[in-house]
Amino acid sequence: MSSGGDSSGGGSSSSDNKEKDKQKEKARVSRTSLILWHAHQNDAAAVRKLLQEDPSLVKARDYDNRTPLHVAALHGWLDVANCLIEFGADVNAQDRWKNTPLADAEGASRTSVIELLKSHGGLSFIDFSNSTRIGKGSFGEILKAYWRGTPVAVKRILPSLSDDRLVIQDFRHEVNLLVKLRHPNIVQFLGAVTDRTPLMLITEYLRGGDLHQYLKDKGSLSPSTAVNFSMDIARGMAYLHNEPNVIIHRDLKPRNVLLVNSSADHLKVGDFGLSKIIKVKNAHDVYKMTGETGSCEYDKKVDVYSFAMILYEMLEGEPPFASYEPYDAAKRAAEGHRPTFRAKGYTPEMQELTLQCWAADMNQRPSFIDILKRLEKIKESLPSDHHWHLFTS
Ligand SMILES: Nc1ncnc2c1ncn2[C@@H]1O[C@H](COP(=O)(O)OP(=O)(O)OP(=O)(O)O)[C@@H](O)[C@H]1O
Repeated sequence: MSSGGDSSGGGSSSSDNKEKDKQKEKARVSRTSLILWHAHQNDAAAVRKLLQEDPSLVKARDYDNRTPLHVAALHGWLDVANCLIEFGADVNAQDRWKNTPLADAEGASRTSVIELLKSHGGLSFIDFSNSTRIGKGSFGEILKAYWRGTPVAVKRILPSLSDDRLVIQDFRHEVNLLVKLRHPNIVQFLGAVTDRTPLMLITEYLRGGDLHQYLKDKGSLSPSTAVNFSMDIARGMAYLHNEPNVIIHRDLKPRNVLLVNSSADHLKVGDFGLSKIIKVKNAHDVYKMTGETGSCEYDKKVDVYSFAMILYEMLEGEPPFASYEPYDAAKRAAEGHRPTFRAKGYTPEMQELTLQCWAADMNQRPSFIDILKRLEKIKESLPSDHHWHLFTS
């Protein structure tokens, strides 16, 4: 509301307005330090009064990016912490050193505040103090952090993808499903921060890097390694596609297949279950240019197509349509073109399997259970890696 109560009598000019803005800003800055001060002094009544006047103060930050809740947590001021939470304080806000209020409370052994923060979804167990950024995807960034000494991967979802209340609701629902999944060939989901943005997903951390990087370093794989890798991927996918809670990946690609360790004898599928809750970007991607989706059965076949593209890349040592720009490559795939087999190691049985998995007619694409059976047969017929080298040299 503007002019009503102004008694200056001289009318409003732009310099008056500027002056008013300045005053307002000054008042806001002083209220910011005031709430931090009252939190520090354990004056819950004063904190409440300030928040009633201006609820946005709950987000106040000092020069170290600490919130009033950090201050209350560190000192163990239960009433102040309660009041701040009541006004919507972010229980997982991070200060300049990436500490959360709960991390502060734990560091200072403030038992009752620890309980309070935990009951509101507070996380301290993620120790961000030694965190490093390990990657950036279209959903956000990936950090390596620690959970009780064990390294974990934390995916921070871009706020622009999760600013909608419905998205967050779906996200929570989906996370509850993902946490229950357990299989040796899927990246283990550990938990999530779903009550504040940025939303975060926490999974086990895999030391071996991703398949994209691995193929970049190694080039084409021997048929027996490619078959072993394919079997790991197919096992993980068969588990995800299993009834009754079918999870369609929709973004299966070498970057989302992770190596457990550097000896490359165990792969896990990661990043599943997200496409349902977050818009999948990068539609210009040969791994997912499969056309229409619809029923669950059809959606499963979308993942089978992506699997074929990965199988091809493992044996050929380069992605399908590598000589095209990504957009044109994806366009060619969408138009029905398929890459040609060139590699010596691409046995006729593997070619046949690939052709079926990327068949334009989705009904011809096998399920992952069938793919596994086929791979087992192919594996039996292949010479071991050692012999293969003897053959080819
Ligand atoms: N659990 C994990 N353990 C170790 N490294 C990981 C883990 N998850 C992801 N990474 C690394 O971080 C990189 C980025 O991952 P992220 O899933 O954010 O992006 P992406 O898969 O490249 O892209 P998109 O988000 O479009 O799928 C991965 O390629 C991988 O190297």
